[in-house]
Amino acid sequence: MTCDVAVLGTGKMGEALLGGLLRSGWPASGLRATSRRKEHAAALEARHGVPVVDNQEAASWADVLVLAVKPQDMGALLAEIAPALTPATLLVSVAAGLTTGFFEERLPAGTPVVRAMPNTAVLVDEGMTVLSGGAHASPYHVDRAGAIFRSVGHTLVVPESQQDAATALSGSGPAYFYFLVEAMTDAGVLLGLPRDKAHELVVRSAVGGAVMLRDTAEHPVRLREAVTSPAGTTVSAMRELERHGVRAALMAAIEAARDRSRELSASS
Ligand SMILES: NC(=O)C1=CN([C@@H]2O[C@H](COP(=O)(O)OP(=O)(O)OC[C@H]3O[C@@H](n4cnc5c(N)ncnc54)[C@H](O)[C@@H]3O)[C@@H](O)[C@H]2O)C=CC1
Ligand SMILES: O=C(O)[C@@H]1CCC=N1
Repeated sequence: MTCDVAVLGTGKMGEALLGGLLRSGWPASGLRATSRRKEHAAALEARHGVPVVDNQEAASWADVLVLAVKPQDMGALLAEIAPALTPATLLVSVAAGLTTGFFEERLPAGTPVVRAMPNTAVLVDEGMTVLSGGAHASPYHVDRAGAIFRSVGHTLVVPESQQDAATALSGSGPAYFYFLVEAMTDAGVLLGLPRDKAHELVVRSAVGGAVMLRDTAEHPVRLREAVTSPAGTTVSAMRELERHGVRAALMAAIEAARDRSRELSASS
């Protein structure tokens, strides 16, 4: 299902989505991008072959607008594009925290809005995007938005009340794994391994573990038990992880991310 799509705001997430759409075979002629910075616009056009236009032109041209500016910049962007929208335009926001109500209050009555929360794994077509439709978005609109994100990974439709939690878990999720990789690599260095070798061992354990989780459909507890030999090494490590409250720390961290997502709507 292709249609004319414009990506407004081409920082890390906007450009990742643009690149992903092109990789999946979305025609460049069916895409537009916008950028606030002139030199970035020229580089973007050269990198992707997608016309970079201004926000108002993009808004009046596209069937679907993907809004990928920071939550704090969204109000100004909406004020700029609202007069250029046609009643059929679908708006898809990837901004953390901003509710569909935030958009509906600032846009012409009846504008369909879909709230989406992807993660940076869209760069390698393994993205996870959580979608919720606003008051004027039909299942067709949600599916149309979903087609964009399915071209770069997987999608899940959830009630909007679950979006802040999903943002904390999968929008920010890759960062937690990178943090873990960083910490484990430091542990390897502490134990005397050269950093490059430690890094390789940790990355391969992470990828191997992730593929096992995805492909065996086994519960993570069972997978962990299979690594944990009686009186062996793993159980000694597990005791330390529990003693240092790592499980509780992760819960508290993800709860803090959820709370920040809730705050963003109020403060933008
Ligand atoms: N980075 C990530 O992993 C994820 C980010 N998001 C969301 O994506 C949005 C963008 O985040 P990032 O890409 O990380 O930030 P970023 O700062 O890299 O990109 C934002 C871009 O928007 C541009 N911009 C701001 N106002 C504009 C305007 N009026 N017209 C055109 N361009 C404008 C900025 O120049 C910048 O290039 C945020 O709302 C964030 O919550 C969502 C999921 C994951
Ligand atoms: O940190 C952020 O606010 C964005 C949204 C989810 C991931 N990155």
